[in-house]
Amino acid sequence: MARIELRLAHSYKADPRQDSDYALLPLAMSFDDGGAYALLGPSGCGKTTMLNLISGLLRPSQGTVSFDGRDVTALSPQARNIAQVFQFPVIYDTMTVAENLAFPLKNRGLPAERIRQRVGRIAEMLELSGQLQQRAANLAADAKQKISLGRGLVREDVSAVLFDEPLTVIDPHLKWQLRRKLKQIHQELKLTLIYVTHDQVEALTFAEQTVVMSQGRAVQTGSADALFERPQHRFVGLFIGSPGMNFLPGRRAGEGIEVAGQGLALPPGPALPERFTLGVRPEYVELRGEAGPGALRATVRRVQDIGTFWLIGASVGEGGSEQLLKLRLPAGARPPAPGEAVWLQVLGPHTCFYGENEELLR
Ligand SMILES: Nc1ncnc2c1ncn2[C@@H]1O[C@H](COP(=O)(O)OP(=O)(O)OP(=O)(O)O)[C@@H](O)[C@H]1O
Repeated sequence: MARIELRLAHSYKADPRQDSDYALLPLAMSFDDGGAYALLGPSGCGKTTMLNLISGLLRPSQGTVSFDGRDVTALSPQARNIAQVFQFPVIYDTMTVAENLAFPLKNRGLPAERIRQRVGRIAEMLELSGQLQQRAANLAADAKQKISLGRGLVREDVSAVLFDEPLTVIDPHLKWQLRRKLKQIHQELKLTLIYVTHDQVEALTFAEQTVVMSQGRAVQTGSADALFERPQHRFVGLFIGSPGMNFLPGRRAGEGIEVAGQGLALPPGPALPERFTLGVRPEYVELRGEAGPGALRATVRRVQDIGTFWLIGASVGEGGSEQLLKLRLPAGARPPAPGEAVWLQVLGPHTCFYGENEELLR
């Protein structure tokens, strides 16, 4: 295993001139030895490009990749000692499940008994023990992909195992089980795992650290908790959470601040700039029966029963500057009715403040 460091940028164009010419804009980041990471972001943000730069399938147009301080930029995936699992199963249909799992170990010349033990352990972890002697060709897509996962995890000496949307072909109910299984396997095997996905639940349940990506930038790396509680970039606030964070325009006004055209108390902490954006998650907007120094006057527009919670949409501001604010209420709460006038507490310990896009350090 290795600590992986990237100091690079990548463009698929020969002569990149502007930011949009880059699949990955200049970045410096590292993956710790033995960590479980997810690369999360919408389609086209550069996840697969980053994975392929780590594996060596792709060479960066600028900069370097190092493993444990050694420059491996010019090395192939084999020379970097990387295992990779793709979206679709890559297995040998004519071999049995056991032979498929043993293949990467046989290639490295491991003794037969050691191979048997390791294959047995990996098969047990992935619940493939009962199928070891079956021919892979006869198995369902789910089981074939489990074999691919197993082949990725079977070697103990890899620098890292890279997964590119590996659960795409898996049935939804099994997906949930496998995600948890992978987390467990990581805890047991202590391999460095890097997992690409566009699904926030998949990323946040699997990874210790999630790298959120947008338009060729790694905008924030953090635990599920950090990404939820303190999004450092507005994109993270919107992309993580369901629904995402509310954003309201604000400015300093006299002794306090004005948000969505209404006066509020000055929040504690360092001074805010002249203009800013207030961010508050739907979970932290509080419904109040009366005015308060941190509350906005609003009118309820929508009330949706989502099963495990109520999703309320309420408008703040007037005329052309009206904005919909979302809040979540527990399933047991009595929801307000559409048309009802309410007060929404938006200032509190979980409220964030942003400049153009980045969180203001306070
Ligand atoms: N081989 C290639 N040649 C040219 N452009 C490419 C190539 N591969 C990717 N790109 C472009 O680079 C950008 C990043 O693509 P990448 O596949 O890394 O994104 P992604 O986040 O993995 O997306 P997805 O989830 O759809 O796979 C996109 O604009 C894409 O069109």
